[in-house]
Amino acid sequence: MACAKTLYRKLIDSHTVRELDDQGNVLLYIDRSILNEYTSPQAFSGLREKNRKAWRPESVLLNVDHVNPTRPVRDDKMTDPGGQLQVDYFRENSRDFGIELFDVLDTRQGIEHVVAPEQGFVLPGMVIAAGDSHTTTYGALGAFGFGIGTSEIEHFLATQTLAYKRLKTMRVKVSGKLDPAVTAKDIIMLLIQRIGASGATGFAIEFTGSVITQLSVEGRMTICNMAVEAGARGAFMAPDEKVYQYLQDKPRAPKGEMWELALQSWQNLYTDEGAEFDREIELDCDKLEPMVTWGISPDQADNISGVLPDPADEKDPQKRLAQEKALAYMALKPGTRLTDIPISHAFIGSCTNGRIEDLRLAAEVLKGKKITPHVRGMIIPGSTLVRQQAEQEGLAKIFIDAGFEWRQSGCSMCLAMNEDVLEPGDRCASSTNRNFAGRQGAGSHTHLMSPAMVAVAAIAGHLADVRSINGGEQ
Ligand SMILES: CC(C)[C@H](C(=O)O)[C@@H](O)C(=O)O
Ligand code: SF4
Repeated sequence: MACAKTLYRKLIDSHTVRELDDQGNVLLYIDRSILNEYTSPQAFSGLREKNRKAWRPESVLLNVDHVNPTRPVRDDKMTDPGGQLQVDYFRENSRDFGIELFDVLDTRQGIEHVVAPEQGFVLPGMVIAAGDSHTTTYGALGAFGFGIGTSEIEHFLATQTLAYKRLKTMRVKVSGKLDPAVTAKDIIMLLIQRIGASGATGFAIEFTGSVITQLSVEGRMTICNMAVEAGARGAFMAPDEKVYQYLQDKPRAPKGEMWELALQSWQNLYTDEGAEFDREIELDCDKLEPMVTWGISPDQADNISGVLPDPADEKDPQKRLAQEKALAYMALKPGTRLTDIPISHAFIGSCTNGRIEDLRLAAEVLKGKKITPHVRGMIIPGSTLVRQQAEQEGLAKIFIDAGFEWRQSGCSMCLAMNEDVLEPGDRCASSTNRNFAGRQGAGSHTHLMSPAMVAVAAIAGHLADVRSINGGEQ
């Protein structure tokens, strides 16, 4: 009898060209990739130097997202000369290697991890490797996505394969009854807080449980996307009816008979009964509140009703040091209530929370309200298509009326590689995924949270509980 397999092993084994040794190193076939202007240049230079072609150019998409401006009126010029060089070279690589490019003015452009699912470019059962750590997002569709470095991109482009070491497996079962104000972002923030920023290093996480089943596909993407902040090099969920429905009308999804065949082949994408995981975690969300980060690592997070920790109370010397460092950088005092932390900026966007459902949640909070005058609010849709849809649904008007800037798509202030940069001392409520020191600008302070929580902080002028808007108290 064949032995019970995890979904992870099914995905990896079905793409293993050859076992390289008995330590779990394999030559892995990669179905598809999406590359950005920032991490791909050296890979293409490497190919050029060796006079190599791309093996399957049609399996790759190029998409500009990291350095482009997000000014409300779009043009295709970068503000920074370095960024302009990267985009020019990207265009040249698209031409010379015959790879399709979603350039800045293309209506399909956006943040790669929003664009690829939206185009139906990622399908269940696929293995996707791309030059960005948040490639894990595609796990929400039952694909296995992981980030690779520049030399690996070159290897992939030339051969369609990668040398890969199989990961350990972790199953995270998410159960309980969610408070309506709690979102997918809060669930993944809870997991990261619980297991730590390197708690899943060396692991691929499979998320299961009733909460995951109930989440929308977009919510699942938020979870798989941010699992990388716990160190995971892969995060996924078994595909279900919701995934098939999500994909069915997407431009690049198979059609007609091919769709039927694809559906059949996806039926086997689940973990077999009795398959073993290296680690199992239960996450009960019954008492989960909206979460925010207070420090400079994504695991330095708490419920919004919490207070800042006092390092003096921390027994673990390493944690104590990390807390001291974080509080000093963040210019915060132990014991402060999280809701007493004032903000100067509010940012809604990124590949974690820049999809249409995220914007709808933010709009629900902002409808008929104004943000505090001293807060600069920016909304950066995850893709140009998301932007169009938000405009059609009337969300853009709600944002603009509330005092937010309604901008074009890109990574923007998630990592501040274009001109969307915070000044030293600025403090931002942000729907992004990384709060490292200086991430949004040297000397700036970032608090991660869900888009609805960013919206409510923008109205209040300080971190606030999204549940308080119904009760009136802020
Ligand atoms: C630029 C890129 C290498 C990086 C990543 O891989 O995640 C970026 O997208 C980020 O979010 O920090
Ligand atoms: S939006 Fe942020 S996290 Fe996502 S790819 Fe861009 S920089 Fe990285």
